[in-house]
Amino acid sequence: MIRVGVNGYGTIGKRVADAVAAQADMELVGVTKASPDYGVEAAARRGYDLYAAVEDRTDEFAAAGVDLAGAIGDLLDAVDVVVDCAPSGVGERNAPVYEAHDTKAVFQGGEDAAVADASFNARGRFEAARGADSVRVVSCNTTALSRLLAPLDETYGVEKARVTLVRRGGDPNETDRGPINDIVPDPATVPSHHGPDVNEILPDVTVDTAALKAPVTGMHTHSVNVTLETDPDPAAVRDLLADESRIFLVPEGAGIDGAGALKEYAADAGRPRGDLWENCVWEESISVTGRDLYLFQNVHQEADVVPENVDAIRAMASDVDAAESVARTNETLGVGLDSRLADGELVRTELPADD
Ligand SMILES: NC(=O)C1=CN([C@@H]2O[C@H](COP(=O)(O)OP(=O)(O)OC[C@H]3O[C@@H](n4cnc5c(N)ncnc54)[C@H](O)[C@@H]3O)[C@@H](O)[C@H]2O)C=CC1
Ligand SMILES: O=C(OP(=O)(O)O)[C@H](O)COP(=O)(O)O
Repeated sequence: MIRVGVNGYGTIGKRVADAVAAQADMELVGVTKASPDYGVEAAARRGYDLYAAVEDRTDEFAAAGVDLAGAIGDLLDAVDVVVDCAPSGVGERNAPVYEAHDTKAVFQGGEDAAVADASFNARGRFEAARGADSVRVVSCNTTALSRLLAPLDETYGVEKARVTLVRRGGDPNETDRGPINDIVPDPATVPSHHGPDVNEILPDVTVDTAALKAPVTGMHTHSVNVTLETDPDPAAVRDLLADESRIFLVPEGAGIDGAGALKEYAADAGRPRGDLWENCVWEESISVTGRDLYLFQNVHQEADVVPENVDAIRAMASDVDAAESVARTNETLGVGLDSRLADGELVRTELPADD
């Protein structure tokens, strides 16, 4: 049993906590909060022990009437692995604390690659994390690009990938983020951090990335062009991507025309928080001109890194191999949307006839 703590119960942390709690080979020992806001209630409702993320802030929790199991040091002493889900840059400041407690740590993609021994994606780089003291799960966009480019490179060889990323301005609960009335190059220089970050996972793939921010909160959208080393057949590319367990081909003809419909589809499918853990590749966008492949994919920024965090924990703290870990994570979370609609096999439920 791998004992796990989550430091930072925010957008990513609360999802990672639920995913860890669902694993038969992991025990969620507890989660931390930096302050006693509404997230405390969500943790309590799920029965998670709560710890103060900052040692000298326990009085704030007492004043708010919130019971704590301890502070971050107590949690670190009780776990094998801590998953740092603190805001970007704070993870780097937390790193020496984890080292002092001799606790393995998983960091998130808001940190620089140098924060950890290895960058992680289950599809492209599972074994690099084997037994490591620290790993960094790459950012949501980088995770999605790695999942897409790994099978393309293995099957056809990637001569060069060019990706334009239209990033969401902020998460739905981030009222202070923007832009609210513009589409802004972010950064205005090329490459954005995503290309070099993909190379932390797939060092031999040539990829240029350019990024913008748009006034939306639901998902990121990628416009992808990959020049392959051998001629691809669009149907074969479709089958290749359909076989990837963490890629969902958005069925042509389903009427799912954007992030709003995708999120509703996920919610209708019973996904917790309407989460989409998979890359969402628009099936009809898969096009080929010579050796150039084009497609669009959407990425649910709050969700796609969650299964990767679970696999990163296994890579660091067990001898389970990549295929087995991915299978266990997918099975327990329910990763892999059913696209029977695409094959015309949707089972219709008979509605009772009106009297
Ligand atoms: N939100 C997103 O779309 C994605 C975020 N990430 C990365 O995940 C990390 C976390 O991001 P979010 O969950 O969005 O942030 P968030 O702001 O939603 O949550 C961060 C949590 O950490 C807490 N915290 C503050 N100071 C802390 C400290 N010193 N120690 C521990 N916890 C502390 C905050 O109170 C908050 O609950 C960042 O590195 C980010 O770049 C990665 C993929 C997607
Ligand atoms: O990891 C993310 O995006 P990124 O891959 O563009 O860095 C998350 O969506 C967080 O990005 P943010 O730094 O805009 O909050």
